Amino acid sequence: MREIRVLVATAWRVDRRLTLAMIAEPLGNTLVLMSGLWLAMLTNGVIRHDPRQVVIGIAALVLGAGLGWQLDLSASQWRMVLGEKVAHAFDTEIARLCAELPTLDHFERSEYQNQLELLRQRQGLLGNSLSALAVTVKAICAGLTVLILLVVAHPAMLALVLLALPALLITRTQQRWRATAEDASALPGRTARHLRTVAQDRDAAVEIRLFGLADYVERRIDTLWRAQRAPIEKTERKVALASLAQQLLYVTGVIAAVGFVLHQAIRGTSAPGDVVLAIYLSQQVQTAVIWPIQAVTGFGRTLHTVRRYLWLVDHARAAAPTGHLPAPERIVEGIRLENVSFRYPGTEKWVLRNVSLTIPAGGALAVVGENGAGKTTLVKLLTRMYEPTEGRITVDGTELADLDAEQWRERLAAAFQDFARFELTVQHAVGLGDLPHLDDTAHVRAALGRASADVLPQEAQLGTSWGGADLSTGQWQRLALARGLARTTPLVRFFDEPTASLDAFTEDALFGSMARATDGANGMITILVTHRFSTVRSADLIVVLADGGVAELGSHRDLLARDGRYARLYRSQADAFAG
Ligand SMILES: Nc1ncnc2c1ncn2[C@@H]1O[C@H](COP(=O)(O)OP(=O)(O)OP(=O)(O)O)[C@@H](O)[C@H]1O
Repeated sequence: MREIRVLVATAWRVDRRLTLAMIAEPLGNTLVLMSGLWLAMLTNGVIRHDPRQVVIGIAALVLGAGLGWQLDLSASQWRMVLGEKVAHAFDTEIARLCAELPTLDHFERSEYQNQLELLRQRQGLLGNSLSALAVTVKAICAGLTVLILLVVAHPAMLALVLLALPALLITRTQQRWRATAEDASALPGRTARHLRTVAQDRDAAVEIRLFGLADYVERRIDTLWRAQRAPIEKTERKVALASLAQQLLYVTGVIAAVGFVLHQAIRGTSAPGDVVLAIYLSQQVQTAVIWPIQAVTGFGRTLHTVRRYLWLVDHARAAAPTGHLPAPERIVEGIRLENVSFRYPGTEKWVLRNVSLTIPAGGALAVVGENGAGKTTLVKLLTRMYEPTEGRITVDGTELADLDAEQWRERLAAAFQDFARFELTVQHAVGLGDLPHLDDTAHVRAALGRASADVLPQEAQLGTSWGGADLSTGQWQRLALARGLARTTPLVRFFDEPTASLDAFTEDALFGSMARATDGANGMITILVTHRFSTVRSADLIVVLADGGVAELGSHRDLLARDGRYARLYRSQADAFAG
């Protein structure tokens, strides 16, 4: 079974000695359970005046129970230590898998988000799943030992095993109820979490106050929380009732079995020791018959979580880009989009439809269009956050999908409107854009200079929560831009409205120089997405996207001469500035 293999292999990888030591726990427990046998021997020895039986009984009782108890106790502590180590290993692996998923599909699709949410909620359980495996083995050994002892006490007592059948059915049903409730609570749970994050989010704080959303958000979270709890609570009530029925059944069975052996002893067909053993076992059968079933089903529940983890592993594997050709060191001809169409995963709407265009090596392309025209989507396709649904993108004739995605991204530089705020030192927040130069102060200084972002000393800590400086949105954005400019010789540089928080003149000054700053050595292409036509003007080629397609394509001069959509937009902005 793949789930068990993964658990044991992870434990083995994390700590071999502790993994081996897990055997001590069922062994110790079995020795403790055997006490009933020695108790029966001792009772028979006393009644029959047999000193040998008495001595063996006492010695076995003291040694077996003492040693077994100690083994059981120590091993259960080792198991917990191992469980923590395994939990840490799984948590690290989940974080790694999520961070390394090559595309962004999992952020878009509701079913993936629900799976990830359940996985996050159950991460602790994943860590305990090894413990659950050890407990299951221990419970099964205990069950077998008690079965053997039942036969020794009186074979008829084996009838108690029949109690396992309804218990099995009941626990299985309970497990199914719980899984259904869990699935039903995933979506409201995730939505509530999202709203909680938004409620505490610094960026949302102003709008929440301005629009008077605090009460609404609180009520909504409360409603969602109830919606998340409702199926769970309803299920837990059903589970409790079923457990009660199962207990009643069990107690009735035990009373009948012990009564039967007592009756046999009164009639003289059983030894007195057997009655002692039967009474001892009556306390153990509860555990020995029901415990393994509960342990197996409980373990089944943790396997459910392991299965979600394996889903993530498989998803990461399936999502792994297929291309393995080395990414080029330079672009000689250019990048071509041939009839590229794209729909976001799980949606029906075509965001891009039959887009064809060529971006020549060394050129600067400006992408313009109204909100939602597909400009950012185009950038996402070129950075391989998504693959085209139809059509293809080629770099010097080689299909982008055939290139090694990681290598391709290593040759890109990018700055986005939705930038990350890395609360590190300025040096590192910018150096992350060119990891090999993370600590290279001269390199980062140059990047800061290119983005006109030298607002703070490089060693300054960012973020007030770390006792560091607080920056304005525009200053954060300049740092993000500097990060985007940290790689000095990428093949493609993307600027997707990275200066939305800067004024038009600053943007113009920055990009006017940048778009022209291609030295041609590696055929570097610059792709600029912006709504500001004063900046667009400096690009070699301008593409106007509309309704998912290319509405116009050409240089600033060509497009003005054509007097179409671009010319209208350009003039309206120019008039606005002039006015
Ligand atoms: N993750 C997503 N899942 C589904 N649809 C999306 C997703 N991201 C964007 N879209 C849709 O794709 C279309 C194009 O979005 P895109 O962000 O590319 O537009 P844009 O031209 O960059 O817009 P803007 O100028 O507002 O930044 C929009 O209709 C948007 O709703």
